[in-house]
Amino acid sequence: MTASNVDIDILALVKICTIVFLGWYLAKSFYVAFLGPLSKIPGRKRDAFAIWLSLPTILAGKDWLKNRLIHAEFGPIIRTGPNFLFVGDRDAIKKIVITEDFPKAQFYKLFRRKSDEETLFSGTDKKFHKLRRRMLSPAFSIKYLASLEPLIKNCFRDVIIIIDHLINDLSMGVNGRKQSAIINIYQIIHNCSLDVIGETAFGRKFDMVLTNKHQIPDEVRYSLRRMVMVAFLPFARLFMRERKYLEEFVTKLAKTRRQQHPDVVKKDILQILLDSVDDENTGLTDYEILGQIEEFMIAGSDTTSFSTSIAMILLSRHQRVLEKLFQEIRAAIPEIGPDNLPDYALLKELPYLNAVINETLRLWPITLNGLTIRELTKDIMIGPYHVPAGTVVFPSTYYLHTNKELWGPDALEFVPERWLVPERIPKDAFYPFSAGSRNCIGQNFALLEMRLIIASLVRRYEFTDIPGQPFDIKHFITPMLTNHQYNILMNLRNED
Ligand code: HEM
Repeated sequence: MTASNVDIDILALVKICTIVFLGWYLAKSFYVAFLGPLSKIPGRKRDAFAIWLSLPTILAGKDWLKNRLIHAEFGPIIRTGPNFLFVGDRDAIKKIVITEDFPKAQFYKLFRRKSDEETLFSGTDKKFHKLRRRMLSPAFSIKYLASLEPLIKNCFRDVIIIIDHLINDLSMGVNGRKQSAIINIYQIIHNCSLDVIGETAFGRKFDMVLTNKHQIPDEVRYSLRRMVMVAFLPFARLFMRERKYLEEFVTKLAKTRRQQHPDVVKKDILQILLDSVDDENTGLTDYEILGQIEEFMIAGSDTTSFSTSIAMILLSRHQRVLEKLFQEIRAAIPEIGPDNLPDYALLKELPYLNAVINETLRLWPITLNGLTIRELTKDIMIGPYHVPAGTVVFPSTYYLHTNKELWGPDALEFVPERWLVPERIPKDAFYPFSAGSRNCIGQNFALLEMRLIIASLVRRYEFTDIPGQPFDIKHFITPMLTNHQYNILMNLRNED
């Protein structure tokens, strides 16, 4: 046999293998989409055929909008991939998330520094999760939050200082009043949330509000991008090298803290992590602490800042609600200033403030594209459909939160008043912080921060919306405004 004959045979073999593989792949995809156990569930057939056909919308951060349209066309239970369902049915969500409490999907492994290094958020093993949750819960207890309050206020003080400065910098307007300043409310609140996590979990404020730059948030963002890239494309580790900055930073920080006298240590989340031990009296390693605080920064900053800035945007667009909220806050807080910020104990009792926050979280939950993605470990019925074990289910918060049959004809409108009438709130239809064993551990922390920021801003400033600017949302892990910007006209309130 000559060399060229061998070449031709290898080429022919490659061609045959490719055709066989493609044939097998197409036949399998066809079977899964049109004949498999999920084939009766409505949705777009192309999504059921192959998930990669949705990649352009996923990579553009617009999958949430696509799923919203599919829900509108096909109802509460839809198929969004060969093995994926979005479920907006109230009873089904309760069953999946609370009653059966199915484990998180393997997809969460993407959020680990090392694929076998589970963390609270990314843990898929129930036993591990229970243990880690028990270890970390004290850091988020209501009692401990009281010691975090001054740290959070310390960060928010910078927001007031900088907004006052921007307003005061403007020349005096007519009637001796300052002119309104144009404030990018989205960015300033986002930076404040990063400072809060810096102050409470990394042991120091990042000064993002004042300087708009710090290496730690940049490094955490890089680390998250790297985790996701390497999980999808293992060869990405060749060009996205693991950086040592965060690891060295946390090791040094932990060492310093461990050497400090107990009387002088700061009472923050980092300290609870350093002190926490499991049932066998074993503490977390420095690397585990790094994984956890990095996770708190990812889970705790974009979420809180998105929710808070959306609340401020909605208020600026609904002046009637803003005025009503102002009246409630003014009655409770006679004065406010950078060194005179309201206390959490007082804010949590303000019904209209809480109604505004709930209404924001109802209309714009951070889980616009599903919450706590679960993997079924046994066959169950979802609505009228039999769904086999192994199916990945996205509970569809947005659908549930805006279902007119549950919330009434104004379900899509911003009406905080509904929260003042308990009978208007449907049961088991509001999960902004998820539910069951995997609910948000930082819920009270987030509410503390949201109440403080919203109440203080509303008490001190007037807000006016600037119509016509983009309000475009992208959703990857959490939602965000596409250009990281939303401007509001702000002025100091005239106390006359
Ligand atoms: C308004 C602000 C917030 C909202 C709406 C929110 C919402 C949520 C939701 C829906 C989940 C479940 C997500 C999933 O499993 O896929 C979650 C989990 C989690 N959140 Fe939050 N969150 C907020 C703020 C925070 C803050 C401030 C922190 C920490 C400082 C935090 C830490 C966590 C952690 C660690 C988990 C995983 C808990 C577990 O699996 O046991 N969150 N959050």
